[in-house]
Amino acid sequence: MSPILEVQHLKKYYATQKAVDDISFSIPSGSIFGLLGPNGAGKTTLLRMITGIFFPDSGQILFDGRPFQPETDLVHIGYMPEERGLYKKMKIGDQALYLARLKGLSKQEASEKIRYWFGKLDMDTWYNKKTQDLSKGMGQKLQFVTTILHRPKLIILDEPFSGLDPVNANLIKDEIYELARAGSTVIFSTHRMEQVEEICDRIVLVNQGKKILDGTVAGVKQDFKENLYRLDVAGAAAANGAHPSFDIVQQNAGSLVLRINNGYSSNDVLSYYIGQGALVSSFQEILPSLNDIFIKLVEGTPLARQFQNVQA
Ligand SMILES: Nc1ncnc2c1ncn2[C@@H]1O[C@H](COP(=O)(O)OP(=O)(O)OP(=O)(O)O)[C@@H](O)[C@H]1O
Repeated sequence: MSPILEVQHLKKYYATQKAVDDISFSIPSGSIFGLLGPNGAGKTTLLRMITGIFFPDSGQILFDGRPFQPETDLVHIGYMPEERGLYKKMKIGDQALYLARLKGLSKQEASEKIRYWFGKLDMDTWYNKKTQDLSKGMGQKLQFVTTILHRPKLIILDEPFSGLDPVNANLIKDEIYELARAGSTVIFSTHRMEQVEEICDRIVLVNQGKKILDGTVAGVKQDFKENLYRLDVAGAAAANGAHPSFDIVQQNAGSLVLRINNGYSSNDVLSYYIGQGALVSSFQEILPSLNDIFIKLVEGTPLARQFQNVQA
């Protein structure tokens, strides 16, 4: 699929701080793309360049195959920043209408879309409320609707689930899938690895202004896998398993974690246990989580500890 966005050798320095230091990646149209990294990694700076708020010091951004031109391209981009940008005293209906008109919709189109989305996301009673009367999560939903209302080609969501309860988080998650199915591309920026793992097809991981990982979620997990499998078995032989094809890494009653040795396959393990008369009830590969992978990449540094805390 052709890329909707290509970032080529992008650099942005603040005085001596290399916030974004020669980062390149490409985002295929229709994908849900995770921009990951710990606090201070450079994600917001990258997004601000992609949304025309900052000019890069060097490098190039291509949008839909052509050099990015904020004046004409921004209408095709919806950006939901982490910090909220709503007018506190304005009525919510008026605010949604105003923001939709800024994105180029006619008054009638805007009203229809607002009615559609407010209905879809249980916001029907909100029209005459003021933003200052909304909770954090309600403000988040409103900001989401005003970001996607004009069906932008590229939707950029910075920490979209912060402050949302599980029901509303699911509602928004379903809409993200739906928007991608309908052809929009979604960039999802966060430091929450487990959310990205669930939602995104592709990821880029940045750390201290540098790209340290780039690929599909499935591909990255394959690249970092350690040939670990979980085997649930019944039968006395199971507890005493020993064979050149594997090592037992962990063992609980009826459940083993095995590492398969190079040159052997999962069939060798299964054949061994079946040959021993054990009853295998389940056999499954254990792939590393993105959190595990990140910790491995920056092992021993303060950042690794930061991510261990996130996971805990
Ligand atoms: N206006 C600024 N002036 C100087 N340094 C800045 C400025 N904005 C960001 N930085 C620095 O640039 C680096 C990248 O910051 P950035 O906000 O892009 O990170 P981030 O990945 O978005 O972090 P977070 O997840 O905490 O939002 C950090 O070291 C930060 O301190």
